[in-house]
Amino acid sequence: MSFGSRLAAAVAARGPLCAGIDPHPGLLDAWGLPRDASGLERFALTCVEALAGRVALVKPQSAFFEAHGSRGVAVLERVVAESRAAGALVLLDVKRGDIGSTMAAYAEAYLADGAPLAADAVTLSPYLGFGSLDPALDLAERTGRGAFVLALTSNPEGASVQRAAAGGRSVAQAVVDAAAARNATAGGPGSVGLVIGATVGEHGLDLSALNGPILAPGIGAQGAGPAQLRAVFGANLPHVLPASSRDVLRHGPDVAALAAAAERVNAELSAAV
Ligand SMILES: O=c1ccn([C@@H]2O[C@H](COP(=O)(O)O)[C@@H](O)[C@H]2O)c(=O)[nH]1
Repeated sequence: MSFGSRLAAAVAARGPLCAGIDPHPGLLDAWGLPRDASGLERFALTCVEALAGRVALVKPQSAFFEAHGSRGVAVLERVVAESRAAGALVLLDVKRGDIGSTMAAYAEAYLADGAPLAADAVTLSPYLGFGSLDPALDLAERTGRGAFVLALTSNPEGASVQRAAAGGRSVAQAVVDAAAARNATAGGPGSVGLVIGATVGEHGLDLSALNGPILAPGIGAQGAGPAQLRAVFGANLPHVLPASSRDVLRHGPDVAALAAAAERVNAELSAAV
């Protein structure tokens, strides 16, 4: 079954929230955990226990694991495996993008059957050219996995590149169009998604041909909520996966409180999309 179809079924069953697992040093402090690999492990596995049996999609942020070296990456491997075992799809937020031959190695790392860090989907950066992502998009298609490609990111700095004009359309629209072309032959929900921040305001993007999911980070800590989702995505709301990390995670370390926060946010966002 394709990632697009698996994702649609998961969202129908569990709601649209994509719960971020971002072990920020400040959150480790707030949870009373040491800023080391043992604190990271306690934090991340608590998140898995509270979230992975409840939400459709969890999104571990690789940077916070990599910061702890090989022990952090080992924790990330457990987070991926245990989240999947608990029924969540895993979107590994690695934002990879490189020349095609190196991209093939990244694809093997995250999208090949049996790879230690194989997730259901990854985030990719198209700023070496959308075509440079082909090795990852091809392997994802062959293995029933997916990708979310950065189009219009939630940070204010992204606009200077992503809203720039590129041959009669914006750079972001060119990314949208390339993703739509990839999904055109999917025969169901496409597996090539986009990242468009819930914070971006007026964007002018034509998303009508996308036939794929849209990850919308920026909920909570970056200031966006249901009103911004409605304003930014309009008719495309049914395809939107609002993503929130810190705003949910601040309710830990109590598993029940963390789970309740995720359920509350998920219910609010379900009503919005
Ligand atoms: O445009 C983007 C793409 C990715 N992110 C990532 O999402 C989370 C956001 O965390 P919050 O605590 O909910 O702000 C984080 O991992 C980012 O790297 C994004 O924010 N914007």
